[in-house]
Amino acid sequence: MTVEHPSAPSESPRESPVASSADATANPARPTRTAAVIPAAGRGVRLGPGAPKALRTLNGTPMLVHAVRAMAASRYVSLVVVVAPADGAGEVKSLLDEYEHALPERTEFLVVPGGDTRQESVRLGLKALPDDIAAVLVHDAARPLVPVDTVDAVVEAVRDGAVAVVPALPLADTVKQVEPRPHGTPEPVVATPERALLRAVQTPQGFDRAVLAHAHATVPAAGDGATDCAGMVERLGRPVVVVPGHEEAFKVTRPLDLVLAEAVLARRRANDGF
Ligand SMILES: Nc1ccn([C@@H]2O[C@H](COP(=O)(O)OP(=O)(O)OP(=O)(O)O)[C@@H](O)[C@H]2O)c(=O)n1
Ligand SMILES: C[C@](O)(CO)[C@H](O)COP(=O)(O)O
Repeated sequence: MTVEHPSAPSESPRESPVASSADATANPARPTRTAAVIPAAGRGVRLGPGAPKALRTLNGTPMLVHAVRAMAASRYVSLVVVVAPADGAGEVKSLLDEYEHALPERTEFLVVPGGDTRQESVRLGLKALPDDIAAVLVHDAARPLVPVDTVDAVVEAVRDGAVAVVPALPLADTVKQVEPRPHGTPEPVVATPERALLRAVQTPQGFDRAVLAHAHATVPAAGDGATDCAGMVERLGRPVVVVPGHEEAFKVTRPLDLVLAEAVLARRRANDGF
């Protein structure tokens, strides 16, 4: 069952993400739970005309439902906050109620309206978190197929003391830094960064809640804009670590990605009846 606004935290059967039972005994007021914030308020311009991207279907199920299920599948996650298009929170809430049967029973869900940018949407999602949340995952609705092992690996790195964790993969392509020119005009190459030192970053990104909240309170929403939450934490001078990502955690951005996502689901169905 979803609610549109934060409620008093319910007792969670999920595993405590940060504090040990000894800590909890010493200080029962200490936050312990892990929440996932899913920014899902984007339009999906690069995907082309149609419904907002998070509501487009993969194998008949909205991408957002796949993403929510991926977060709720983690034994560490006891609350999922979905950040819906500003004018679509009611529709998203109804959608999650409709797919309740497909989501783990014991996960709590909230739906809040989003903003004009991903950064603003994440900030609004963070604002909705109850006090007992110690660790936060931020996960793109546009990465609906991330495997649960990747989600768990991110949470575990946060449990082990990292304040910011990103899943990432080495690059297959060589990358060039260019001097940008209008589309269609050849762009001069400025440098070729050493590929072995580069990683392509995915989500969910995991954070100590206080550190992420500080980043969102400090880094300006406009201007040179961070393209991910970890980049905002880096700007605070706090360390960010990388854990292995997964090729199925790719972002659905352009039409070809929909084809790939459907193919991944077909392979999962063939392999294990997912
Ligand atoms: N104002 C926004 C913009 C983006 N997002 C979310 O941030 C994630 C990553 O963004 P992206 O893939 O760029 O999605 P869109 O902004 O929808 O894509 P596009 O840039 O093609 O319009 C997506 O889950 C998207 O819904 C959001 O919550 N609020
Ligand atoms: C957060 C992210 O998915 C990490 O790769 C990415 O930066 C989002 O970028 P977008 O342009 O908002 O899709």
